Amino acid sequence: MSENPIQSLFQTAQKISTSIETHLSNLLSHSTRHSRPNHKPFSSQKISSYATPSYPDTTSMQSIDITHKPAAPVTKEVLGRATWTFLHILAAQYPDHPTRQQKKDVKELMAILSRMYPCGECADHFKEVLRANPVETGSHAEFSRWLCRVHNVVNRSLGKPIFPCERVDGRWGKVECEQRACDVLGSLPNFGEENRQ
Ligand SMILES: Cc1cc2nc3c(=O)[nH]c(=O)nc-3n(C[C@H](O)[C@H](O)[C@H](O)COP(=O)(O)OP(=O)(O)OC[C@H]3O[C@@H](n4cnc5c(N)ncnc54)[C@H](O)[C@@H]3O)c2cc1C
Repeated sequence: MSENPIQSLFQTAQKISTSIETHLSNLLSHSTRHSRPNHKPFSSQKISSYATPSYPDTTSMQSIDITHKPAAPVTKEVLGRATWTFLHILAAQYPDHPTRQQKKDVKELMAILSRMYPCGECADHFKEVLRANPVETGSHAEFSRWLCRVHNVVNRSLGKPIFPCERVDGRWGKVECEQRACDVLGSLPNFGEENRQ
């Protein structure tokens, strides 16, 4: 299986977004029936946006019109924090004994990031960082330490503090999920044995 990891990510995000939209739509039509007779359909409602850098509280839930105006631009900082969060959590869940496919996926993901990261100067810088620090995918410990080191390379170039990489497992945990539903595919016992190096 050599599915593009970014493509899978987008597909998952799309499913989640559709599901949220359905739930919100149900919720809104429910509240229309019970409390707000003049309530407009979901498509013309104002709802809060996760893309807003200041993360408005729930009291401003009705303040942003998503139907008529483009969303506010996202800053490099917000994008960077979100991306590092995604990458460090991915590393936290990266298996101790990854399959060949998982190693390949992680390398491809980093290469794709260095080409498609939606901040041109950051992507160019990250290409150089990757050239000087080839991705280390041998195990959870190897990959999470590597990621910490390259994050520190970016930190250094921006004049930010250096993070102590021996504490990376304490800073970034796995996603909280019941019944191992968030395990990285292939990390379950006996799954992907044939791919193992
Ligand atoms: C691939 C990539 C390249 C980037 N390149 C640029 C660039 O060229 N120019 C630019 O202006 N911005 C760039 N950014 C954004 C930049 O790195 C920061 O994300 C942004 O400036 C916000 O910084 P921050 O201080 O909130 O913390 P971030 O650097 O976003 O870190 C988020 C959190 O991660 C933790 N952390 C910090 N360092 C480490 C580490 N080494 N290991 C583990 N955890 C750590 C800290 O708790 C921190 O609060 C890039 C981001 C990414 C993902």
